[in-house]
Amino acid sequence: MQDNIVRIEDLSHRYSKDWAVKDVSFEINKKGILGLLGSNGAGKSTTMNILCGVLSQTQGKVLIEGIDMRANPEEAKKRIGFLPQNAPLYLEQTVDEYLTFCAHLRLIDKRKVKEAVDTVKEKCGVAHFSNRLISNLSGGYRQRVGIAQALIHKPMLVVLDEPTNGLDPNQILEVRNLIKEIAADRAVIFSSHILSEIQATCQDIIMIEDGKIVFKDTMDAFNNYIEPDSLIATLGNPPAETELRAINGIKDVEFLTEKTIRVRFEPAADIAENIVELSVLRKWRLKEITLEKSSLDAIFAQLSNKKSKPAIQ
Ligand SMILES: Nc1ncnc2c1ncn2[C@@H]1O[C@H](COP(=O)(O)OP(=O)(O)OP(=O)(O)O)[C@@H](O)[C@H]1O
Repeated sequence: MQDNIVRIEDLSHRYSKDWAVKDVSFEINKKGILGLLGSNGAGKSTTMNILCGVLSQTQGKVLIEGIDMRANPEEAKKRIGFLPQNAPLYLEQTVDEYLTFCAHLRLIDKRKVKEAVDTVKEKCGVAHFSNRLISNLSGGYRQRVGIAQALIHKPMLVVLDEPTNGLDPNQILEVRNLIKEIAADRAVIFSSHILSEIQATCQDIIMIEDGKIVFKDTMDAFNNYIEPDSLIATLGNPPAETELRAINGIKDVEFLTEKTIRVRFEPAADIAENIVELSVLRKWRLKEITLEKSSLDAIFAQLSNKKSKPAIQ
């Protein structure tokens, strides 16, 4: 039995003359959450739009349960629920009217429409807003309605393009939990340009930059792969900047306050250990030291200097 629901093979897409996506291949497992991480313009939306059959690729193949999206889009699309980057909501409709409309679009049997609408409202926590106009919902609840429309026909795969974008921290947590719940019995792929979003939610990660995959593996492998390249230390009796800069492997020193410094270093260097030892020897009175995870830019730089990792198996 196949354990993946999607196979994307050598996908490339060109808008006029520039390639937005180039030779992208990956699989999506039948269960769990796959995160698609990339900075703005990396090619996330293009990949998702092609995956969902709303954009036709220049080259390559998308197979949903073995069904070719280009050759048989109706069958392939039945298996997918999609929340595009801008949720396709009709603000002048109530939640009930909108979801009922979506259920009809998905050709759900007329006798089962109410049940389908009630189920997704319950699942997405919007049942108490059934008769409210979508225009009167907060951003977080609008996003929940957007996710509800993606679930209405019980798809095996749900594709969410930047679902937490523009939400406040509480709403982000709520939407994250909802995504985890809906992934309990189906596959979910969601995109974000925020690393912590993907780290908090996904088991697997694909990182895309300039239309190319620069990393794909499990989230654990990613976290192990990314080496910290800076630390913050608080010292009761900090040395002069020149003394710190003289330590082998340190690239840069920045005083954040009188007693707190950020030290940037070469990825392989054992700087934290050195600072702890030197602090004892030279009486710097180290109070706290924390390694910082690399920024997305630093990670892209690290990854582009290393070879692309093997595919998720
Ligand atoms: N309709 C279009 N016509 C021309 N170029 C486009 C079009 N849509 C996207 N692009 C370009 O293709 C590249 C990839 O864009 P895409 O929207 O897929 O990236 P993204 O990772 O989703 O970024 P964002 O998070 O900013 O939406 C970008 O350089 C973008 O400017």
